[in-house]
Amino acid sequence: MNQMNCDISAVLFDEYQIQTRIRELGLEISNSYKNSTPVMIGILKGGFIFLADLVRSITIPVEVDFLAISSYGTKTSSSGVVKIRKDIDIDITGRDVIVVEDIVDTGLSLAYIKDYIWQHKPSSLKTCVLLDKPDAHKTDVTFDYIGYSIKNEFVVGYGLDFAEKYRNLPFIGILKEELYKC
Ligand SMILES: O=P(O)(O)OC[C@H]1O[C@H](OP(=O)(O)OP(=O)(O)O)[C@H](O)[C@@H]1O
Ligand code: HPA
Ligand SMILES: [Mg+2]
Repeated sequence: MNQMNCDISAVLFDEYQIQTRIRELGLEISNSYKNSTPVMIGILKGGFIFLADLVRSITIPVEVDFLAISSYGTKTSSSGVVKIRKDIDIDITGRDVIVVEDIVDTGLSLAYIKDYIWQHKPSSLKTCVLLDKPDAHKTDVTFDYIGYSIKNEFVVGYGLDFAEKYRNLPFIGILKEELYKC
């Protein structure tokens, strides 16, 4: 047991489960964009590992870009104020765009991102999220491809952090409550 593993109360999805689901999503996306080269926009920081694995499971040509936003800071609840920390570089006007996010919790981040991307006038916009917490939504945001629906628990690993830590865990686990509740 390493130090980070001791902070996890349960493993939700192990490496094998994550990769299996990503292969299915990759196949679905490859079949849906046969005559297009979509721009896949990973949302930093949390989406960096998911995007890296997802693009390697896609068999059509894609372009990759990143948008960095932040709303959680060092807390386990959204501040509700989304800030753009790094903009996209590719001109996405008239392009098919797929936004790739690690998690939809309140939905406030993804709602903001979708609005922001539409302002750049892409010809289409779809969203692919690895995890969704339907019971935590505070807005009726919709998305197109989803890895797993989960309960309203704070999860870490596979890109997801608490106060910037645990992103490098290869699995997705529930963080022990005593580590962030007082
Ligand atoms: O649905 P929401 O309640 O808005 O939460 C989801 C967002 O929060 C996290 O990002 P965060 O702001 O923590 O930045 P990070 O990706 O750099 O960790 C996560 O990566 C999503 O982008
Ligand atoms: O459950 C979560 N874990 C890590 N980051 C998050 N950002 C929103 N929800 C979460
Ligand atoms: Mg975070």
